[in-house]
Amino acid sequence: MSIPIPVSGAGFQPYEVIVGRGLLASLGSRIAPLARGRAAVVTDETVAALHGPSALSALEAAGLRARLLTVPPGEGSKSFAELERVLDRLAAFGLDRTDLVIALGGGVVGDLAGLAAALYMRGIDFVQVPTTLLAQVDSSVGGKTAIDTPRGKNLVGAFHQPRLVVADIDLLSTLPERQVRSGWAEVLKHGLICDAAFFDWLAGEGAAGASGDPAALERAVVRSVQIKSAIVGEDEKEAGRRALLNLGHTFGHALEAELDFDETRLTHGEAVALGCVLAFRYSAAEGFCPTGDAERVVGAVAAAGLPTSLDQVGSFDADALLKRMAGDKKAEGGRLTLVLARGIGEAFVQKGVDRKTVGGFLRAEGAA
Ligand SMILES: NC(=O)c1ccc[n+]([C@@H]2O[C@H](COP(=O)([O-])OP(=O)(O)OC[C@H]3O[C@@H](n4cnc5c(N)ncnc54)[C@H](O)[C@@H]3O)[C@@H](O)[C@H]2O)c1
Ligand SMILES: O=C(O)C(=O)C[C@@H](O)[C@H](O)[C@H](O)COP(=O)(O)O
Ligand SMILES: [Zn+2]
Repeated sequence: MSIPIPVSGAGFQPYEVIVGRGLLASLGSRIAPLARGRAAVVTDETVAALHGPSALSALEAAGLRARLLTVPPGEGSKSFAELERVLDRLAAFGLDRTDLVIALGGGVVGDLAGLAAALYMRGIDFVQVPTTLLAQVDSSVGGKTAIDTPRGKNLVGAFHQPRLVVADIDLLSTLPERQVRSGWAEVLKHGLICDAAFFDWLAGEGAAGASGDPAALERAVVRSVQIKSAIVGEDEKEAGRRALLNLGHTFGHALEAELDFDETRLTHGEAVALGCVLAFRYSAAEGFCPTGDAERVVGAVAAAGLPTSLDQVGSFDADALLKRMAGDKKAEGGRLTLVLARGIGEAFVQKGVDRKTVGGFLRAEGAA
């Protein structure tokens, strides 16, 4: 059985996120109505070895001429160098505007291939086939595409919505445990933003999903996509409400950048988990949110095997983190914007946050 979740908004063509099991085999027939001839499947070397042949056969069975374009696995591929290589190979394959880019992989592949699709011939269609939990619950939906630069995370990118997202839960069976837990952080984030009942389930019975239980994972993916698609539909370009999806990211992206985007030390999901803890602890310290709610967040994050304190991750300098945070895309005129909370499921956007207060908070949390 598959569950289609519609994504629609004022500024883009509506599309569906299809969530279910065993979907890769029917990829060709689902995609065929969108492509006339060629499909360039951008993927990473790990995913290519595991799922590339099945994806290619499914596409070829539907009459598409498909080719795998691989990049090295990992955050390092969200770079100008890999973007240039992908664009060059799209041209070498002879892709035209009636053809399709397919992103088969995690958030790294989705962000990179999506940006390549946004740029190639000034924009061609693309489809997301997310293979990590993080990509199924978050990055494949909503059209944010990007690469990093040494100065910041996702600093160069475009909004380019996919035409279709096919999230096959079965693909998660090959995912390393650390990556399942990493994706769980973005699932928890969705509950923390606006759905306290969903968070209660994630922290209770649903917690089995963080260890890979397929039924819990499917429910977590469906609810996450419903939450994300509703927010994106209201505010595609992050003029307001979409910034809520950045809960935990102002702290998290700064930590990732300070660690040179080295995911062997800190994955994006781990950074978001710790960022959510910091956002709730800051909200409690500033009197916005009950301390008990911040403690529940720490408990759920720890139970999923994700970091809850700075010292578990590395040594950080508060001023260096503040400088990174001031370069965040939500910052305005050098003043910080943070996503804070009045409680679990009640996130809000706070502009003009005082840097000194945040600096004092980071020092109290263990930064030098
Ligand atoms: N665009 C958005 O809205 C958005 C949202 C959240 C995160 N992101 C971005 O996503 C990226 C993180 O994505 P990620 O966590 O998926 O990391 P990732 O894409 O690096 O994948 C993690 C690892 O899992 C491997 N892998 C992928 N699928 C697999 C499978 N089915 N079986 C075995 N191994 C598999 C990959 O090769 C890689 O080594 C970050 O760059 C982050 O900024 C973007
Ligand atoms: O879709 C969104 O909007 C998000 O913020 C989702 C985040 O989980 C994701 O990491 C996103 O790429 C962050 O965007 P950025 O604008 O802060 O780079
Ligand atoms: Zn994220």
